[in-house]
Amino acid sequence: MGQLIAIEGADGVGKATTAGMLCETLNAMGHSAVVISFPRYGHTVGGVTIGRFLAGDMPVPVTPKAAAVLYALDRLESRDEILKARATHDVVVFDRYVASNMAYQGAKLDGDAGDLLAWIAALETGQFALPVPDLNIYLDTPWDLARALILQKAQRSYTDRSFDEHESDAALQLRVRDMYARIAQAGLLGNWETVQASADGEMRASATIVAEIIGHIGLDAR
Ligand SMILES: Nc1ncnc2c1ncn2[C@@H]1O[C@H](COP(=O)(O)OP(=O)(O)O)[C@@H](O)[C@H]1O
Ligand SMILES: Cc1cn([C@H]2C[C@H](O)[C@@H](COP(=O)(O)OP(=O)(O)O)O2)c(=O)[nH]c1=O
Repeated sequence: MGQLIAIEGADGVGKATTAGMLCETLNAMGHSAVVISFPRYGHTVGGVTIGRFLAGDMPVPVTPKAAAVLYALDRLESRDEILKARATHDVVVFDRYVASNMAYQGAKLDGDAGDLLAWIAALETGQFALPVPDLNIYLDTPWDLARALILQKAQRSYTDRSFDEHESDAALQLRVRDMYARIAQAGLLGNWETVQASADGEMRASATIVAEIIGHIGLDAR
């Protein structure tokens, strides 16, 4: 059974780029690896609905719990694919997973989010029986740098906008960072390692970031 590695972090910190290069590097080292990205915009009822509200094409869910259910639905619909990928690969790399739901919905709540974090974990890993990652990687970088990187992003499948509903909310982006730090510190949803995606106001090379992550996974070339 393969290892499950979740790449986590706020918007625009380089998760998709890092997840892709991590997968390529592991393959080159002789370990079969595959990336699964959440939300699965074009693939699931949850994913399509999420894309529409992030694009501003439909009302946003009225409460953080309601939003959490849609993201959890997307993963429930993807559960067989996750389990199959784990059975047929050495490593499954998630570009966002359950901790994204905890960090973003927790960041939308006024006051202490502890109960909501536990509720999301119980829904997804309990009721929906989604597997807990072997390792969560928190990719950290300041909001001003991430904001500039979001503007460089290629055209997205679900919106023509430069900033979606979450990305246009700078206060949310700052709270998301606090929430991730808290989740990682408490070790919610399994083991965590924090990796700095930038240094001295500039992004580190993707290859350097990936090498650090592979060190945390603990795999050598075959
Ligand atoms: N280490 C890096 N150095 C320079 N640019 C990067 C790096 N990682 C990602 N980028 C660029 O930043 C933008 C956002 O990256 P992306 O991987 O889509 O972030 P996320 O998935 O976290 O939203 C893209 O244009 C990407 O090419
Ligand atoms: C996977 C997931 C994402 N999100 C949020 C984080 C992002 O702001 C938003 C979209 O995800 P993201 O992968 O960042 O989309 P893209 O990089 O293509 O713009 O959804 C949750 O709130 N819960 C989740 O479970």
